[in-house]
Amino acid sequence: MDLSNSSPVITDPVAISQQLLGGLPSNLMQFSVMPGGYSSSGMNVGVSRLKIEEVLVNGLLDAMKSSSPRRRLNVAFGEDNSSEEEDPAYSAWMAKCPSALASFKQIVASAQGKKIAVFLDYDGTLSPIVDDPDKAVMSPVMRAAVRNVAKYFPTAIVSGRSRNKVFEFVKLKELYYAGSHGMDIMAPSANHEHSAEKSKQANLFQPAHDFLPMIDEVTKSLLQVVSGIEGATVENNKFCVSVHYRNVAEKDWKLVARLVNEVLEAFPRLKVTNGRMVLEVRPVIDWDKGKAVEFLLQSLGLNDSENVIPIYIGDDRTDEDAFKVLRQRNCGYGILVSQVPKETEAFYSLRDPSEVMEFLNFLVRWKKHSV
Ligand SMILES: O=P(O)(O)OC[C@H]1O[C@H](O[C@H]2O[C@H](CO)[C@@H](O)[C@H](O)[C@H]2O)[C@H](O)[C@@H](O)[C@@H]1O
Repeated sequence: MDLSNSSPVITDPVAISQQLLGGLPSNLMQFSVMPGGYSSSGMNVGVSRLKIEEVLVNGLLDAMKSSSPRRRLNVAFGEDNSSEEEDPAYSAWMAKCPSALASFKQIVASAQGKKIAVFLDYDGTLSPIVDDPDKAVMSPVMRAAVRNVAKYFPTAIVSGRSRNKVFEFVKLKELYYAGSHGMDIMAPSANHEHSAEKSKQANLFQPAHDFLPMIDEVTKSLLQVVSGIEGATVENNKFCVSVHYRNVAEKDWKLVARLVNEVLEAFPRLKVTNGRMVLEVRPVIDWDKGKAVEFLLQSLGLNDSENVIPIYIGDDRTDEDAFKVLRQRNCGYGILVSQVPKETEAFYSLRDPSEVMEFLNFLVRWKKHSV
């Protein structure tokens, strides 16, 4: 990994997180953030919970769109690649959010003489969406692409999965990992390239550490309530929990939402958001993938927006927090992975993981030829 001009060791995570979280006392910041029913932005937890059915409906809409006929699937990932005429809505969207492959020249022209940092979501970005979350493996060619990228650019995986789980899939020690939607950040060991303790990694920042017992408790309750619903599964992601309804009959989707809602009545410090056919239960703290990206950039000495181009690639609503951060900083590019038009804060788009891989390979080739 190219870490010249930046330190691979995050030296003062507490100070950085304190700044990102708005100057709370450092003793509060070290491991717990905003205990209580309110986020630091003052959002009332109850309000977001009441919206759970609306949230589910939005999730359903996503699901319906993703399975619509205009979807272009990919041969490299074992799917049909029959070329279809683009529909006008998709073309209009592509004009607003152009392909990062077609725009590659512009992207690298703006990065000339600057340092690129790469942030990658996992599910739907590095691995295709599959029915069984335990089988969302990364292909060897994708792993090779990510490994190559990390040789030239500081590279981080930012996932909703637990850090351990996503590491099991990615299996690359030279990367930074932000699991549980950025609530569990870890860097490679300071001396990972030379040390005998090559595999040792250092814990960096866990802003929701105090929520661990609560997450275990809510996982048990969720497992219990959905046990009667065929196809519903619960995945403990350490600092957050996923309730999957991808394999649940459509008639039962609202029941899943209602049961999750009922369980959360007893947990006012937890909130729910929706992803791709999944309800995600997590602590009410002012921390998300966007904050994790800011934290990593600052920690790695890559906070100079004049000279650093962060590129964040992701497919999910939770990735929008990171896209937004890059847009607000007016630095770098969010790239949304989607086969359908979506409202997004991203600047560019890629259709699927195979295009993500192509983009990563382009970056490596460009870097090799430009040094
Ligand atoms: O931030 P991410 O890395 O994208 O993680 C978000 C969720 O991804 C996983 O669920 C999604 O992918 C599964 C496998 O393809 C799919 O079965 C599921 O329907 C998707 O929602 C993961 O299992 C969740 O825990 C993450 O929250």
